Amino acid sequence: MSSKILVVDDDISFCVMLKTFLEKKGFNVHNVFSAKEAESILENEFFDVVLTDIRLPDKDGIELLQLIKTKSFPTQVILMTGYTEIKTAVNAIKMGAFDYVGKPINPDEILHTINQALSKKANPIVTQEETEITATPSKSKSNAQNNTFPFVKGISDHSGQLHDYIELVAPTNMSVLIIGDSGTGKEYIAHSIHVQSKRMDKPFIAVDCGAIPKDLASSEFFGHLKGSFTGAFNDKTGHFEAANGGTLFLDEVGNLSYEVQIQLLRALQERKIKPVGSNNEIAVDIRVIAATNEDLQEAVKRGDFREDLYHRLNEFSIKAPRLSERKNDILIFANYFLEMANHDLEKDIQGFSQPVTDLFLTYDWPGNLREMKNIIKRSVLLTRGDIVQKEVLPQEMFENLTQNKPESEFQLYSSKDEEKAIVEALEKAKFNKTKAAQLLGIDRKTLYNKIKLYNIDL
Ligand SMILES: Nc1ncnc2c1ncn2[C@@H]1O[C@H](COP(=O)(O)OP(=O)(O)OP(=O)(O)O)[C@@H](O)[C@H]1O
Repeated sequence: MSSKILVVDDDISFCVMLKTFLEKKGFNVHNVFSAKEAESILENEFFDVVLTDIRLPDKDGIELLQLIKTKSFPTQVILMTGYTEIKTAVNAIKMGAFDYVGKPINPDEILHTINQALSKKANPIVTQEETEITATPSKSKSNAQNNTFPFVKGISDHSGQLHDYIELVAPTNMSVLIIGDSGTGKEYIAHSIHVQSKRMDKPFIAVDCGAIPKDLASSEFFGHLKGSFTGAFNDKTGHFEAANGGTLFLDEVGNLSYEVQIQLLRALQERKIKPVGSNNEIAVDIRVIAATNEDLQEAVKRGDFREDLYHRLNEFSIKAPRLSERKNDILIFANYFLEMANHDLEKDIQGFSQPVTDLFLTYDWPGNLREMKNIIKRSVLLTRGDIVQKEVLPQEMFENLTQNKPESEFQLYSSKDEEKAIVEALEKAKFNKTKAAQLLGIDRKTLYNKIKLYNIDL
C-alpha cells in the first residue's frame, strides 16, 4: 500500500504542485491549508508523514508537531522553512521532527527526505541528552541538503575578491546583480549578502523567474484576492509582500517577459504594490538581488530587456566565478561535498584517490559547483571501499578535460598546496581546529585525518 502524506501549507498552488509530483512518485497525498484542518483530519486518519510549513495562517507548524508528538502518533513530521526560520526548525528537531527542508523546495530533495523519514520509525519527544547527539548531525545534514549553509569561502584569488565584494555591499541597501554561469553559486552568494545585511532577521525570498508562467506573473509577484480570476480560490500573498522588510532574490531575471519587467520596475520605483483584484496599494520595503547567466547588456541592446530595469537592478554587480577558474578551491569544495554526501547517504567515505584528485583539477566543470556536488554524491553512492576511485566517475568527465590549462593557480596545485592551505587555516584560526575546519569547509574529523596525513606539527 502506498504511504500516506499530509501536506499542510497555505500556498495553494505550491500544495497542488507538490501533490502532483508526489503522486507521480506513488504516494497517497492529501493537502490542507491550515493547522486547524490538519488537526481535524489527523483525529480520524493516519498519515505516515506530515509535511508542514512552519508558518501557517492560524497556528504554526511547531504546534502541530507538538500535537502529533504528544498524541504519540507514529507519524514523521518534516518542516518546510524559510532561511530565517532555521533556528526554529533545529529546535523542532529537538522536539521530535524528523527533519526540515528549506524553501524554495527542491522536489528531489523533498522526495529524498520523505523516503528517509519513511525508512525510520518515528521517535517520541526526545530527552535533552539524546537531543545533543541526535539533533546535531541532522542539523548539519539539513543545512547541507538545503543549500542553505555553511557557505564555503575558498582560498583562491577569485574567492578572496568575491568575498570582499560581498562584505562591502552586504550592509548597504544597494541592489545587486550577480552574473555567472549556471551552478556557480549565485543563489548562495545572494543569501550570503542577505545574512550579512541588516535585513538578516527578515525573509529571504528566492524566485525563479524562468519558472513563472507569463499569465501568472502579476499574481506571483504581487498576490491576488480571492475570486479575482478563475482559479483564485483564496487570497494569495505575492513574493513582494512575503519578502517585506527582507530580500527578494530574482533568479534568471533575464527570462521575465517585457510586460512583467514594466510591472517590476514600477513596483521597485514606487515601493508599492497592488495585488490582482485589489484597489489598495501596499507599501513594501525590499532589497532586490537579481541573478543572470546571460549577458543582460546584450539583451538590452537587442531590446529584450528594459534598460531602466537593468540599471535599477545593477547598482552593484558581482561576478560568480566558474569553478574551473577557482583551481585552489576545487579540493576544498570536493571535500565539503564529500561530507555532505556521507551525511546524506549515511556512508563514511574517507577521501579521493590521487587519479580522482588529479582529474578534479584538470576537468572543466561546465556545470560548476552543482555538477561537482552531483558527481560526488553519485560517486559516494557507488563507492564500496573507503576511497572514491576513478572507476565510479561518469564517463563524460574523461571526455571533457580542460583544453588549455591555465598557468597560474592550477599548476601550483598539488597535495603540497592542500597542506599549505591547512597550515594557513590553522594559523588563521589560532590553531583552533573547529574554526580551521570551518575556514576550509571540511569537518573536524577530515581535518584531523589530513593533519595526520601531512604530518603537520601543531
Ligand atoms: N559557497 C558555497 N558553499 C557551499 N556550497 C555551495 C556554495 N555555492 C554553491 N554551492 C552549492 O552549489 C549548488 C549550486 O549553487 P546555486 O544554486 O547557488 O547556483 P546558481 O548559480 O544559483 O545556479 P543556477 O544558475 O542554476 O540557478 C548548490 O546546491 C550548493 O549546494
